[in-house]
Amino acid sequence: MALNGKIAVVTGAVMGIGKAVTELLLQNGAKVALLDVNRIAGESLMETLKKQYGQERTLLLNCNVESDEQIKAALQKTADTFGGIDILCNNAGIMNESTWERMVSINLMGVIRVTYVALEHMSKLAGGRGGVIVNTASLAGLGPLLNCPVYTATKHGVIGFTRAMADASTASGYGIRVNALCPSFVQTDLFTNVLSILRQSSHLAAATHQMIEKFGVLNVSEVADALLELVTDDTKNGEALIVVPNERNYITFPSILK
Ligand SMILES: NC(=O)c1ccc[n+]([C@@H]2O[C@H](COP(=O)([O-])OP(=O)(O)OC[C@H]3O[C@@H](n4cnc5c(N)ncnc54)[C@H](O)[C@@H]3O)[C@@H](O)[C@H]2O)c1
Ligand SMILES: CCCCC/C=C\C=C\[C@H](O)C/C=C\C/C=C\CCCC(=O)O
Repeated sequence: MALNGKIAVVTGAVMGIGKAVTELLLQNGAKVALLDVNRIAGESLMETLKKQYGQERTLLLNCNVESDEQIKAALQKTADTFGGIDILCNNAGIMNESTWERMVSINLMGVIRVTYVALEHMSKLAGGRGGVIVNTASLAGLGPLLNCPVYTATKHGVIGFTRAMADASTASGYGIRVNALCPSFVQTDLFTNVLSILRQSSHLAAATHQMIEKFGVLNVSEVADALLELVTDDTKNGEALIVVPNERNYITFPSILK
């Protein structure tokens, strides 16, 4: 898919990975609706983006992915302003095991909520043009992050949802590819905040630090580049792309029904 003139929605767009993805989509000619709950960081980012990419290519929408009402309003506003939706990046996520129900609601249910509303705009069965959805999962969607069991569960859930939606899209003719991105640790506020808590407490901290040493820490632009591959490569559907420093690999899942 060539990005020039395409219309993208990014959730959790104003910080970290979402911000890098937004900037890369804009650099490649797309228009972007930025959905986020952080109004202050959002407004400050918009000032910069409008100066750099013009007044008409970005839209900041206050949208909590826990609210169906806000999601519906945000996607309708995007479609009315730009003329449809071609790309959805489900990226909003948190890591906080002590408020784990909220984490499930944002990390997993948020992806499901936004996807179902987006289908009404994107699916060829609903009058849309088709397109592509990329869900930011994690390496913790493919293996255990030992002191974050609920975070691990949400990310495994995102990968399962991605694969089932990809197959459903092919079987039903939505015209939408659905893929998951699985980065290892990434240098963002989420990572720094969790690390500072970890340093003070958990007896599992040493094991986690070993994991961080083993995988290394990515910068956000490496992650955004990998996400762009999943958006632009029309052959990718139902894939989980692992991203670690200097390396990307598509997962081969076991096939049970053979
Ligand atoms: N940082 C990492 O090491 C890492 C690694 C793998 C995957 N991820 C995943 O990448 C995604 C982005 O993480 P990040 O590291 O950039 O985090 P971040 O905290 O830097 O940015 C997250 C953004 O999401 C927004 N957000 C949070 N809750 C929201 C909600 N309910 N509705 C809408 N927006 C909301 C925040 O305001 C923020 O702008 C998450 O899904 C995370 O799980 C992160
Ligand atoms: C307690 C967490 C430490 C700080 C991590 C902060 C954020 C990281 C978020 C990522 O989504 C998690 C990234 C990678 C998970 C790493 C390994 C899981 C798989 C291990 C395995 O298969 O052996």
